[in-house]
Amino acid sequence: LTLTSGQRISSRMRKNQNHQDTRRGPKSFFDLRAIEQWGEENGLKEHHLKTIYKVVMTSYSCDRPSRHEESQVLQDKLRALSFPQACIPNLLSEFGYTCTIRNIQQSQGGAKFGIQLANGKFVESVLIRHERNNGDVRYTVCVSSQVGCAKKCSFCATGTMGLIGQLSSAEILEQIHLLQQYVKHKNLPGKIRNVVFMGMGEPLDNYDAVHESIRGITHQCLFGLKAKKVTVSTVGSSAQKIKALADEAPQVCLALSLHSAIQSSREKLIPSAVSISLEELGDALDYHAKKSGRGSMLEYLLINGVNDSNDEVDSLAEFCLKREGNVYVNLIPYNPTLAGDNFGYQTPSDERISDFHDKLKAAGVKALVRWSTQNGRDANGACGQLVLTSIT
Ligand SMILES: C[S@@+](CC[C@H](N)C(=O)[O-])C[C@H]1O[C@@H](n2cnc3c(N)ncnc32)[C@H](O)[C@@H]1O
Ligand code: SF4
Repeated sequence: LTLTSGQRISSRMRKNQNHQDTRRGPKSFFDLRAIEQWGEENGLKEHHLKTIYKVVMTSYSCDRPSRHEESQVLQDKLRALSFPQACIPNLLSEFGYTCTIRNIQQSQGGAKFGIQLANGKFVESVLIRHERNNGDVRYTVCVSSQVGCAKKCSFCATGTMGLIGQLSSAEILEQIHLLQQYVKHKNLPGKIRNVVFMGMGEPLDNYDAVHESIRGITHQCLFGLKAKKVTVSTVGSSAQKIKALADEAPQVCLALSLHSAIQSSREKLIPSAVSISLEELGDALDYHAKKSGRGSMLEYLLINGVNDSNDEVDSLAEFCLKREGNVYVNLIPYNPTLAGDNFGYQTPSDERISDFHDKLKAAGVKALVRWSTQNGRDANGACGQLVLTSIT
C-alpha cells in the first residue's frame, strides 16, 4: 500500500478530474446486473455466481498487481473452486476491478482515501474507526455517490465543485471493497459494520445507482450488512424521492440534513431548499418514519451566529415535536473546510453549542452533539469536507 505525499497526488488528482472520460476497460465485477446477465447468457447457475463473488471479494489486494497478474490470480482461484473452465477467459476479459486507491490520509480515528474511477475522476471515501468500551473495534465506511454535487450548499466543500459526474452502483460498491481490503491488508482489527452515504454528492440525486448499490451492500455473497446498518444522508430537496426510498428500502436509515427549521434561513444555507417547504419535508419524513417503523434522524450543522439563535432552537424543537414517532437530532459543529475563508463561517464556541443542545433537550427533543474528537472526526464532520481538502 503506497502512501504518496498528499501534495503530489493533489495536483495530479486535480488535473485528472478535469479530463473528459478517456479510459476504457472492463466492466466492474461489482456491476451486479451485468454479472447476472453474463451468467445467464453463459448458462451459469446461481452457485457459479456465488463462486465469482467469493473470488472477487477475496482477491483484490491494495497493492494492486498488473491486470495480467490479477487475471492469473483470479483464474487460479476460479479453477480451484471448479468454476466452468471454458467461461473463465471470457469472464476475465469482460470484467475487472475499475477503481484504485491513489491517496490515503491516515489519522488515529481512521483514514480518508482518494479513489480514482475508471474515467480518471476522483472521489473520496472515509474509514471511521469506533472502539467500544470493551475494546472491540468496528468501522463505518462513508461513501461518495457523486463526483462533486449540484446542490452548492453554502458551507460544503464538495458543493463548490458543482456536479462533475454520477457514480455507478459498482463504483459505490468498489469504494467499500477497497476500504475493506485496506483493513484486511493492514491487519487492522475489526470489520466494517456500517455504511453511510455522507461522502461527496447528494445520494437521492443518483437514486437508481444508490438503490442498486444497497442491494450489493446487503447481498449475502458480497458485504452482507443488514439494511439498517446503511444510512442515506440527504439534503432533502425531493419529497418524492424520500418517499420512494421509504417504499423501496424501508429498513435503510434516512438522515435528513435540515440545518434550519426556518425556511428563509434554510434557503440561505441550502439554495435547493427553495423547491421544498418545511411542511412538505416534514410530511415526507413522517411517511418515512411510518414505513420504517423507526423514528426520524436529523442532521443539524451549527454555524456561529447563523443558525444557533434562540429562534432557531425554538423552531427546530417545534419542527421535531410535530413529527410522528421519535426524532433524533445530531448536532454537528461546523467543520472548517480549508476552502478560502471557510465561506465566512465559524464554528460556535463549545459553550454556545452546549447551550443550544441543552435548550433542545429541555424542549423534549432527543439530541446528541457530534463533537470532533482527538481520535479523528466523526462521520459527519469527516465526510462534510471531501475532495477539496485533498485536491487543493
Ligand atoms: C457531504 S453531505 C453528503 C450527503 C448529502 N448530500 C447531505 O447533504 O446530507 C454529508 C453531511 O456532511 C455535512 N457537511 C457538509 N459540509 C460540512 C462542514 N463544513 N462541516 C460539517 N458538516 C458538513 C452535510 O451537512 C451533511 O449532513
Ligand atoms: S451538503 Fe450534501 S447536498 Fe449540500 S453540497 Fe454538500 S454534498 Fe451536496
